[in-house]
Amino acid sequence: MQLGIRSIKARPTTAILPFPSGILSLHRCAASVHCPVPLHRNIASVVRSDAQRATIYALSTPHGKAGVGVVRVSGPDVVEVWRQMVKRGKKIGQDQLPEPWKMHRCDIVNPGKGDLLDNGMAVLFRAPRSFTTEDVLELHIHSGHAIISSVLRALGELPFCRPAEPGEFTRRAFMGGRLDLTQVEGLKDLIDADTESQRRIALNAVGGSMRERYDNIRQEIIKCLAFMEALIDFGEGEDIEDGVYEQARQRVLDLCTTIQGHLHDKRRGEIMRSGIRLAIFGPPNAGKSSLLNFLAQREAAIVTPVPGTTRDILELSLDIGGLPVIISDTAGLRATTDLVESIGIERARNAVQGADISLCVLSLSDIVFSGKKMVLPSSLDGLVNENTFYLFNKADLVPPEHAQLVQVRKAWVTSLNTGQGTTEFLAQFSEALRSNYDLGDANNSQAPLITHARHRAHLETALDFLKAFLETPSEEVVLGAEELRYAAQAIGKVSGLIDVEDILDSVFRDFCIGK
Ligand SMILES: Nc1nc2c(ncn2[C@@H]2O[C@H](COP(=O)(O)OP(=O)(O)OP(=O)(O)O)[C@@H](O)[C@H]2O)c(=O)[nH]1
Ligand SMILES: [K+]
Ligand SMILES: [Mg+2]
Repeated sequence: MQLGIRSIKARPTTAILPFPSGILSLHRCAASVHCPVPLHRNIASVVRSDAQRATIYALSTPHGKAGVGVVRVSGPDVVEVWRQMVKRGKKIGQDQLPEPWKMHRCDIVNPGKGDLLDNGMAVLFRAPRSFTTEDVLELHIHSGHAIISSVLRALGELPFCRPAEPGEFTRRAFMGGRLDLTQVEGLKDLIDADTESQRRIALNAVGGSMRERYDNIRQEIIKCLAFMEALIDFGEGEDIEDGVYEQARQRVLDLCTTIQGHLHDKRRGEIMRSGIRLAIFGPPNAGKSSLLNFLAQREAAIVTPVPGTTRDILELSLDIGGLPVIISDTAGLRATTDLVESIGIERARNAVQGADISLCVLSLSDIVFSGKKMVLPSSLDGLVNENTFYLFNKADLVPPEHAQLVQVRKAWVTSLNTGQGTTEFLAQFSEALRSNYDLGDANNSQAPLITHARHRAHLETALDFLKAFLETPSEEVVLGAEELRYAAQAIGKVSGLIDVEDILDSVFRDFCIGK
């Protein structure tokens, strides 16, 4: 395990370009910078030669009673596990190995002793055509505490097997080049996805389209680097055509624009993953907690006619129209001398300022007009802006023409008591959220490129190096090439092509055992 990781660390620069770091070594044939072999293959061969690698096992389905539970085994001795524990027909471990990638009915028996543990199905995946790229055995058994424990105990008795660590199967898939880091993150996000939008974005990453998009950026930088290499080796006007430097410069300019576009994406990918933070705020008694309860479809918050009922922030995670939303109900905003209430109001203001979206709830019966213009309470100063959504509530308390006076964009009129306008509000509000995060019908090219904070950090670093290249005087070709090389390295880190030891730990930390 550790050996495998170190093997990545040992080849950081060859990973990105096939020559070692150092300015001198840049003087090589320009064509060599096109690195046609994906690094993953290189890692795979290093890892595969690691004879110390243990065979690992774990239950890959949740613990508990169910029809089927799957125990997964991966590593060099999987065939031996099959021989000792899987019995088809009369004999244990027939000399003839089973046809791989095919389910076989079998008995699972205790190694050595041969007593029956369970009967079920088994499938053997031969390396490298398996999830981990190693030999993998899946035992499909009945899911019950005693059965699972007996099978895991039996595996533990085999001297060459040990229990898997959390995320270790996926980690081996990464080391074997089956997945890059964006796919690993996508897999984790997919398992954790609670809503439709999260599922779609995660599936996109798992499928490798995010990896491809990062790789395209990296390849484009490497092309520019190749131009600079040619200049270093031959010098413009001698053996190579004119305008090579200008071409590289133009392409880097375009790259900067592309990367900047991704960085200014309203954090939609990250927000989709973690959930949109929505703050409900407004004056006391407007119906904020009533709204929260309506959205949650249960009495989550206390609702009373007493103004100042809600004091602390009440947070709920909900699925609104397929989007993950973390809703905060907050204390009604007003001038107060009450210590507890004023702390609550302070928290409310912070919640609104820290939210991705804020929804101001007002009671139509309390709205004051000056001529045709609506006057908002001064307690809302500094919290409302052109992005604020409004809910004018308690429509049942005012004549219908009164509600029509409300002329604010992004506003709905409802009565949470009678249900008037609530269906329209829900449909249109979730549509507004969708268009705000640009998820209309996310196909690959529209899907957000940044879904984790570390993607953003690496893109920002790459952008800095590209800008440094643009600022480097054109005669300083060697320095310019260095900047491009660092930029390509930064992008490579997103996929985990290079220097990823620290990143690996943080990515795999949250995985559970058996994944
Ligand atoms: N008539 C009428 N009453 C409503 C409506 N919506 C809420 N109410 C009532 O208004 C009162 C206040 O509702 P809440 O949901 O507690 O209001 P709030 O904004 O959370 O109030 P605070 O937490 O005190 O700031 C309750 O008695 C609700 O039943 C409505 O559409 N029409
Ligand atoms: K109230
Ligand atoms: Mg309330």
